Amino acid sequence: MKLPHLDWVNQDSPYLRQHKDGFRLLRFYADMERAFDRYHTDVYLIRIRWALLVAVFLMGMFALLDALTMPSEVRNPVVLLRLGLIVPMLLLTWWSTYHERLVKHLQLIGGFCALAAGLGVVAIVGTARAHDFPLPYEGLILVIVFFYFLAGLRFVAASVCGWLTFLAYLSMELLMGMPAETLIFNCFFLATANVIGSVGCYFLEYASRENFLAQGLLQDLAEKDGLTGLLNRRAFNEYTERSWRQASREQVPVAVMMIDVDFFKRYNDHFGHSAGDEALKKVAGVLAEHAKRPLDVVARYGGEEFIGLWFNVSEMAIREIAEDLRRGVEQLHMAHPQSDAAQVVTISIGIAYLTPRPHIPNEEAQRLADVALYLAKENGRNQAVLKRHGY
Ligand SMILES: Nc1nc2c(ncn2[C@@H]2O[C@H](COP(=O)(O)OP(=O)(O)OP(=O)(O)O)[C@@H](O)[C@H]2O)c(=O)[nH]1
Repeated sequence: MKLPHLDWVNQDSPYLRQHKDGFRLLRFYADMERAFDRYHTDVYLIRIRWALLVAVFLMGMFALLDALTMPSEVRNPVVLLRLGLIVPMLLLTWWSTYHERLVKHLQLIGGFCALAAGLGVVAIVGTARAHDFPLPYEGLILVIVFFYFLAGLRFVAASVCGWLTFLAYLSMELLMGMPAETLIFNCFFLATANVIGSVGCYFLEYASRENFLAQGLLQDLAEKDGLTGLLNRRAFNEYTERSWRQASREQVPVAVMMIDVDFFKRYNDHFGHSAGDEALKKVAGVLAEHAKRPLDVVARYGGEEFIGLWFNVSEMAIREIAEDLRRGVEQLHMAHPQSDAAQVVTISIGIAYLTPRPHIPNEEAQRLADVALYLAKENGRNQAVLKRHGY
């Protein structure tokens, strides 16, 4: 699939890397594969539930038909297979879709149950055959179509179920001594159903993977800064809004940091814009290293300014983090001969340290951090200044 505007996406995006490297064997890199697993289950869960209920209903209808048409020596084992094996297997899969721990393994559980159902139908055909009852084998074609297109199984699971059911049918008919011409015809039709199913299922899964990557890229485009891969300002504001409310509810302190690269215009003028871009990426890398707890976040505020939020952090800890950041950037040892602050690229940091209150908007923290940053610049740059809110 050709996607437009890929140059705007952060080039380190895992979605972009996967898109460029491709996935011909329907396999992503490990992390991406796990994310796709969750996405696929989310997208198909409701459909799978309905498909299973429809399958249970149809199986019930077939059982009714069997009860009305079959002699008792065939009817009893056949109805038992339908209602005692196939329907419970379908219901077991349906039940597992409501349990988070089991949903993670839906392909495995669904595949296992589908295979048991497929073998159950082979056993039904075999039972009818053993009693010379003319039950059409074509029911197996319906089962195979169900595996590939309704059960929510992905290519591998559906193909394993489809082809094992085919082999089971072939073995059963060989055991029952079916004439070769009839067997060849039946197997040919069953194999054709499997080939059509496998190819269709492959393309469906391929398209689903493409959609997943396209959505990921779109999200990266909307939320991430194309140069540094950090969140962009809009995403940061949205995120802060939520963290702010949570901190206000729990009455825990947050620290908002404004971070500015010192004399960056001079750096650009001296080394050129692309060297400036590289320097910004490296600074961003240091910042990202220090916001790794789940509720901490750093973002590119715009230009050579960054912003970060640290949730439920002590004043001592945030002072240490700020010092680590300052030292971390200094220790990148990116020469900056035009800087009045040092011989290397450095940052100034303004920290707002406060416990949010419901009536105070989160912009207040950014304003306070800005004031602190101004002071850090005034005091000679390459340093951090912390301001507490006095309400
Ligand atoms: N290379 C590069 N430069 C950028 C980017 N965004 C903004 N800039 C540059 O960053 C510079 C910011 O300059 P100023 O706002 O004057 O700040 P400064 O030179 O860092 O001065 P102080 O902040 O006072 O230390 C400008 O030259 C912008 O062109 C970018 O994405 N890449």
